[in-house]
Amino acid sequence: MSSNDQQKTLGDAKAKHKTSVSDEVVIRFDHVTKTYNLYKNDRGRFLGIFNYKKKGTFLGSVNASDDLSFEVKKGEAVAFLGCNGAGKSTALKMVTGVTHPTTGNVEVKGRVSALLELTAGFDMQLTGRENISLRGQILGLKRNEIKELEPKIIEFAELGLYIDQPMRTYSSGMKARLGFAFAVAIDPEILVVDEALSVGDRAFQRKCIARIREIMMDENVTVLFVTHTSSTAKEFCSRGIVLDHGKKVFDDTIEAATAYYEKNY
Ligand SMILES: Nc1ncnc2c1ncn2[C@@H]1O[C@H](COP(=O)(O)OP(=O)(O)OP(=O)(O)O)[C@@H](O)[C@H]1O
Repeated sequence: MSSNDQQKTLGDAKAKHKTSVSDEVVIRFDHVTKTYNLYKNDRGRFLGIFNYKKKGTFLGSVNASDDLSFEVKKGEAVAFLGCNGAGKSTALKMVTGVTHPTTGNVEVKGRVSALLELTAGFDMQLTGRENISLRGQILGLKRNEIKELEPKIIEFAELGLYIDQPMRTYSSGMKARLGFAFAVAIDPEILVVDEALSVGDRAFQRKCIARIREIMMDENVTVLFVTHTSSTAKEFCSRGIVLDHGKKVFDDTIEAATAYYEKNY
C-alpha cells in the first residue's frame, strides 16, 4: 500500500471519530528537558556514563525536548507536528517509558500501547509464543490474562507454524507483525502511533489500519499521533502540538496548529 493509500484509509476514520473528551488528565509533561550528549567515539560515550566529558571526544549536547509542558485529557487525539529532529519521537518515547527526562517530570496514567518500535524487547532466542508470555509478564499481566490474549495475538499475527519457532528465524516483517499484534491486542488506554509505521505486506497493512481505526474510535482511548502531514493530522486528531528544536511552539485546535505549521515550516 502506498503512503497515499495508507493516509486515505486512515483518514476514512474521520466521520466516525469520537467527539467527547473527559476532564481527567492522563498525560502530564512538567518542564521536561531531555538532553543527549554527543561523543566522537564509543570511548567518549563510555566515559560519559560516568559524567566524564573528555576533551576532544565530547562534542556537545542536544536538547531533544526543551522545557516541554503540556497535559492531555482522557479521550483526546493529539497530533505532534514538526520537522525532522523537532523532538516528536523523543516526547513519545518518554510517554511509553522507553526513555526518561533529564530534568522535569512525565506522568502517565493508563496502559500504553506504542506502535513505534514494534520489535524492541523481543528475545530472539525465544519462540514467538514464549515472547508473548514474556512481554505479558513484563507488562504485569496475570498468567490467565496472558493465556486469554495468546490466541488473539497469534490469530492476528498470522505466523502459522512459525509461532513456535525461535524469533531469530523470522523475517523482519514477521517480527513486526507479532509486535503489532501484541500492541493492539491488549486494549490500550493510551495509543501512541507513528504515521511512518509500516508493517508487513499490503494485506497486513490494511488489517493494521482497520484495527488502529477501531481503537481510535473508542471514546476512552487517548491517542498521540506523530505525523509530518497536516491532512492526516486533521483527519485523525482534534488538537495539534507543534514542536521546534524540542520546544513547544504552538498548541491549539488541529485546524489552528496545522495552519501554523504550514505557514511557518
Ligand atoms: N539517542 C540519541 N542520541 C543522540 N541524539 C539523539 C538521540 N535520539 C534523538 N536524538 C536527537 O534529538 C533530536 C530530536 O530527535 P527526534 O527523533 O525526537 O525527532 P523527530 O521530531 O521525531 O524527528 P523525525 O521527524 O525525523 O522522526 C534530534 O536532533 C536527534 O538527532
